[in-house]
Amino acid sequence: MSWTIHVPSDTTARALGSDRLVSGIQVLAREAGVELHVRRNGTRGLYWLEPLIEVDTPNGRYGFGPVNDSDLDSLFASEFWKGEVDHPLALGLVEELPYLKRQQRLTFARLGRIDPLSLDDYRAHAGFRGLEKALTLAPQAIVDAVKESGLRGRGGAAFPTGIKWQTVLGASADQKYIVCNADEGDSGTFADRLVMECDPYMLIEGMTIAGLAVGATQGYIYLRSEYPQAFRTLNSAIERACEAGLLGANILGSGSDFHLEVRLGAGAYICGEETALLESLEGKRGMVRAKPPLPALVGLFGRPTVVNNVLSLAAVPFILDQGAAAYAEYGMGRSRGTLPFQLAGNVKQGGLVELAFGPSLRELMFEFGGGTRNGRALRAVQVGGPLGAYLPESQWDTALDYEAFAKVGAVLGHGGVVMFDDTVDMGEQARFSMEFCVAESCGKCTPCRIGSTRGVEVIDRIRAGEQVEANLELLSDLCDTMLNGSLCAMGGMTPFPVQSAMKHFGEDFVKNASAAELEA
Ligand SMILES: Cc1cc2nc3c(=O)[nH]c(=O)nc-3n(C[C@H](O)[C@H](O)[C@H](O)COP(=O)(O)O)c2cc1C
Ligand code: SF4
Repeated sequence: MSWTIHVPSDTTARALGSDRLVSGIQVLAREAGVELHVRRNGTRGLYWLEPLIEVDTPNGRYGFGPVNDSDLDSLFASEFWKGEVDHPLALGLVEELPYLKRQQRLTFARLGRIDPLSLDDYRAHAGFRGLEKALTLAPQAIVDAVKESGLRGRGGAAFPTGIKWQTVLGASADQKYIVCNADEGDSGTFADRLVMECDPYMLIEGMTIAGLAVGATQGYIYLRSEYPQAFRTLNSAIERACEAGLLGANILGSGSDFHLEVRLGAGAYICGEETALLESLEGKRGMVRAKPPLPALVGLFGRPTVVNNVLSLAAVPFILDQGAAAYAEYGMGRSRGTLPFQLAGNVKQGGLVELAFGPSLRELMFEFGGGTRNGRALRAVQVGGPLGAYLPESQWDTALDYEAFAKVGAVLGHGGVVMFDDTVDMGEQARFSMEFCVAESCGKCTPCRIGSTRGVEVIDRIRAGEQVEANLELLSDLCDTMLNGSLCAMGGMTPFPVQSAMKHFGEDFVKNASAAELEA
């Protein structure tokens, strides 16, 4: 009899106990006289919602872990390891939990199941079928497919991807570009990283299709420098794809070219904003450009440029391969397809959950996330990154849908969900939002540059109990000015977390106000 263990080789997997699980199984296998093969599969990345390692046995495939140290200690101390149970794998088996089954993985279908750098694995799991299809189509037909799919930008603004591509296709220029925004700076988000580390060919394929669609022959991935593994993986994947004729000159003998390079950012949140990103790519300081002109018409080096988030581009191979209707079948209203939600903060089962738009935020946090890690009551949730609103319990039944979120003054953004228990001080969180804007503002416009600095001071005065009513009014006016007067969403959206904290958790701001003031 022989078993095969599939185990990721990255450091996160090791931190989660993969090596210890493997050695435990090796002991078992020796005792049972089983021949053991260990297959290391690169990065899996999705550990919290997936088994950490998998074991193929003649009785089927079993998943184990992840396990924290205390789980491991009890596991190793248990009868299981003494060979006193009937089925040696029974105790370690991670049941296929209902929330795992209910995911709708379109973009993340392959992640964790393939060796990220194996072209054979990628092809064996529907890889490059979208590209092959795109090579048979006219550019307008590719753009039409993306339009019909209903795909909207996953970087935050939810702008229809097909319409952006149409603008670039319609522009005439000696050179056009595809730029992938992989700056992923939102708090609690890691979906882009998982794509790049675990399924890099999907992004390469999506960008190549974008190039064919709009007539761009050069692409850049603007990657945050905090992702060194993604940098290595992407570069190796690009090299291998070029060697295999899937990228570079004369793709698959079609006569079409698409060249791709990775460029590293330098840790500025504002460089995720598309125009600041383009400045940075051009080698300049990351300052926001005024729009118009749109990057689609005057983008990188002044040429028409598609700027899309990793997830937007990663959704494209599925759309081309399975058809626009297959993608549009998922979702609700104008939010079509799926969004990989990322659960972070005080959550029991943090990780990535890919779901069609539509279920409620409550379902996501409790049915998939399992509530808080420490069992404390959940109090506030920030969705959509550091510029997203805080949602109180009264809003947790809101559907995960761009329009439903907009209706309650919130955003879905890049799908990051950060959960806070009842020990959170929302006055402190509001201060942090302003402080974040002070640190990350590009400084080009006054409402954001000066407004955020003054915002911190005003919140400090409120929290110190100084003229609380007057300062709350001042803070409200200041938010209004930032919201309406800022050049980009950095200053324009910082009021979202501040105002939502004031509106729904006002008690946290006035803790130090005098009784007389509160009565007044
Ligand atoms: C301050 C700020 C930071 C941003 N950071 C990111 C980011 O890290 N990644 C991203 O894809 N979009 C980010 N965006 C949105 C981009 O400006 C742009 O809308 C997006 O890259 C377009 O791609 P999409 O249509 O595929 O979403 C940011 C916007 C702002 C205002
Ligand atoms: S809002 Fe802030 S980040 Fe945006 S352009 Fe103005 S100063 Fe720069």
